[in-house]
Amino acid sequence: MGNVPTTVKHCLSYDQLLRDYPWLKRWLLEEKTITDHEYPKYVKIVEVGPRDGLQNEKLIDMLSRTGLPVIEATSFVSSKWVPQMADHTDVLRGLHRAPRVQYPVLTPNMQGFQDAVAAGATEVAVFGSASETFSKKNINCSIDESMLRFEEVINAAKEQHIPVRGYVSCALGCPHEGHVEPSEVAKVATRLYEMGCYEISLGDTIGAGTPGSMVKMLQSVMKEVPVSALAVHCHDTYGQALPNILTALQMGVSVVDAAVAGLGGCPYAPGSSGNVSTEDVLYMLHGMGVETGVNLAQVIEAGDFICSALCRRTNSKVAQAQGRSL
Ligand SMILES: CC(C)(COP(=O)([O-])OP(=O)([O-])OC[C@H]1O[C@@H](n2cnc3c(N)ncnc32)[C@H](O)[C@@H]1OP(=O)([O-])[O-])[C@@H](O)C(=O)NCCC(=O)NCCSC(=O)C[C@@](C)(O)CC(=O)[O-]
Repeated sequence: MGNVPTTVKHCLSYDQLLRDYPWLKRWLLEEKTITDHEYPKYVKIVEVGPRDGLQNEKLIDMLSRTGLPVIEATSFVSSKWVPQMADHTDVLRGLHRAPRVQYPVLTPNMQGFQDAVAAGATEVAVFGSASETFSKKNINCSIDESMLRFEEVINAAKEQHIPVRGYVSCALGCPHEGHVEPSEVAKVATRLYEMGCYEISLGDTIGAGTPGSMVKMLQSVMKEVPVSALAVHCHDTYGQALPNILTALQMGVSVVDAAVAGLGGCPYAPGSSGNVSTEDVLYMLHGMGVETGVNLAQVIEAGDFICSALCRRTNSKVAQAQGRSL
C-alpha cells in the first residue's frame, strides 16, 4: 500500500473506511494518483480581468509581461448600459501591445465592432446567452435576434481577417430562469461555431455549476462542437470554479478563462461573484504538471497592484496565502 497517506494509515477507522468506501479502496490499492488521468499538456489561459473586472492600462501592461497569451482588454458596449466601459477606445489605444499577446475586445453589434476596429482591435468577441431572459436583460434582444447581430459582426470580421470568439452565458444556470438545459447551451454554441467563431467560451455566469452539471453540459455541447474549440469561463460564487475547471480539463478542454485577483462579475447577473482567479488556476495547473507559459509570481504582482489601487481584497486564495492584498 505504497501511497496511502500517513494521516489515513493512522486513522483509527481506516479498515472501516476501506470496507465502507469501495472507491477509496480501489484508489488506494491501485495506487492511482491524480496525474493518472489524461489532461491536456498545455492549457491556454484567457485573462479576462481587465475587461470583466475593470479597465486599466497599467494592469494590462503588467499582465502582458507575465506570459499570458490572451488578455481581454475592454468592451465596446453602450456606456448608457455599462458606464465603466465609456473609455474603451482610450484603453485599447493606450496599452502597450506585447508580441505574441492577443487583446480581444467584446463587440455586441456592428456599432461596437466598427468602433473597436477604429480603435485598433485585432480580435473581437461576441457574447450570447443560452437563456432568453438573460439575453434580453444583458444585450436587449432575444437569442434569435442576437444571432442575427452576431452574424453581421462575424461576416464583417471575416472580410477583415479578424478572428472572432463567441461566449455562451448562463451555460450552467441563469440568474432569472434558474436551470438551463444543456441542449439549449449546445444549440447556441453550435450556432456561434457554425457562423465562424473560432472558439466558444461556455460561461457559468452565476457560478452555480458543479462538476455534475459541467459534465452534462459539456457532453451535450461536445456532440456538436469539437472540444478543441471549447473554453470554460467559471465564476466562483459557490466556490465551485476550480473543481468545475478540473472536470472540464478531464473532458479534454484546454482553454480556461480566468481573471487576475478574481476580479469581475456581470452587471446583469446580480449577486454573482467574480471570475475564478488566474493565480489559483495557474497554481492548480502548474501543480498538476500542466504547462501554461505564464509566470505565476508576476500575475500575483499584477493582482497586488490592482487590489492596492482599488483598496480591495484579492479573491485569489493563492495570493491570500502569500499575504497579499489582505
Ligand atoms: C448591446 C447593447 C449595446 C444594445 O443596446 P440597445 O439600447 O438595445 O441598442 P440600440 O441599437 O437600440 O441603440 C441605442 C443606443 O445605444 C447606442 N449603441 C448601440 N450599440 C452600441 C455600442 N456597441 N457601443 C456604444 N453605443 C451603442 C446607439 O448608438 C444608441 O444611442 P443613442 O442614439 O440612444 O444615443 C446594450 O444592451 C449593451 O451595451 N449591453 C452591454 C451588456 C454588457 O456589457 N454586459 C456585460 C458583458 S459580460 C457578459 O455578458 C458575460 C460574459 C461574456 O462575461 C461571460 C459570462 O460570464 O457568462
